[in-house]
Amino acid sequence: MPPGGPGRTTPLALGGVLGHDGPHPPDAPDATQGATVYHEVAEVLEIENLGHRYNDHLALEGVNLTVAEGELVSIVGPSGCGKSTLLRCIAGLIRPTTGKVVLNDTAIDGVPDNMAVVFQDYSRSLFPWLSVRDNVALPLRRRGMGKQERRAAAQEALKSVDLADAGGKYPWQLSGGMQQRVSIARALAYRPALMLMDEPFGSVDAQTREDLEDLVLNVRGTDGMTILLVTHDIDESVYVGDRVIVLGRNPGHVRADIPVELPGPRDQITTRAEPEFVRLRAEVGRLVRGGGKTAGSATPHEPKVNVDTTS
Ligand SMILES: Nc1ncnc2c1ncn2[C@@H]1O[C@H](COP(=O)(O)OP(=O)(O)OP(=O)(O)O)[C@@H](O)[C@H]1O
Repeated sequence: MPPGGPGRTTPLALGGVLGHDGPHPPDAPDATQGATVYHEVAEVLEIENLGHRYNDHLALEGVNLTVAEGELVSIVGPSGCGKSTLLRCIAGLIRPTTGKVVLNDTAIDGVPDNMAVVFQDYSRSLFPWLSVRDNVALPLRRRGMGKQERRAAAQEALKSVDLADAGGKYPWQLSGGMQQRVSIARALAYRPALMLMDEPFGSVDAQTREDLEDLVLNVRGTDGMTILLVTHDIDESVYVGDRVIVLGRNPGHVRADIPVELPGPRDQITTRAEPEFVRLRAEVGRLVRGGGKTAGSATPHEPKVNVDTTS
């Protein structure tokens, strides 16, 4: 069954799906034994036949997508293909015109309680009049946690993003990259079923961007977080993703669902130099620019790429 298909089973050969960077299923057989072994995984997010129309403009049509527990799925696509619209539908900020979004077996209707969103614009998502610790702790009120418990959870999350000493500061006293780490800590502390990240590293410099990519990979590895990350950056989509979803446009739809098999732990220098990374980056780049898949590139040793050739 193809990755991304409804009710799918996931080939353990996908490594990264529940593999080196994320939690591993306890009964995972040895993938080196030869045959691909299929394993049932829990779907956290199921998007079924989703479409969205803005007045006379059809922005999305027939989007089907699933995200399994512990997966980090990247979404890329050309400008205007509907990435933000899809994210807003998943976050419950807009109601899709057709289809539905199911989170942990419940169709969402409005902003779900068990989801956290990290936006690109950290300066607008943090409250300047609250300390860093209080920013992180604030959403935990919705969890019904007491003050001490909220404070402890916030401190723990700040520690995991390497900001253990910054709790008493205010957001405006921190660099942009640090502020975005506070936003990530806030999402981590909340322990959502799904973390949505909308161009989370789009407003920081290149070095900080790489640091934040590694931070997300690390916290995902330790916390087993399920993450859906929208990015414009093709390299980034491959570097952080267990799968890359490429959207096509007019109207927005899923063009390809590409498993990423890279040896771990991932590293900015060695991973990006891997032949497989270079191949995947080229593949995703071609698809984003509207080209098809290179004939014959899916050998038995390469991950299967599910491409909608009609787009
Ligand atoms: N509120 C709106 N009203 C009407 N049309 C809209 C609205 N929001 C988005 N659109 C249109 O829907 C399509 C998808 O927009 P969307 O912002 O989701 O794409 P995107 O992939 O996130 O784009 P970008 O990468 O440039 O941010 C575009 O053609 C856009 O012009």
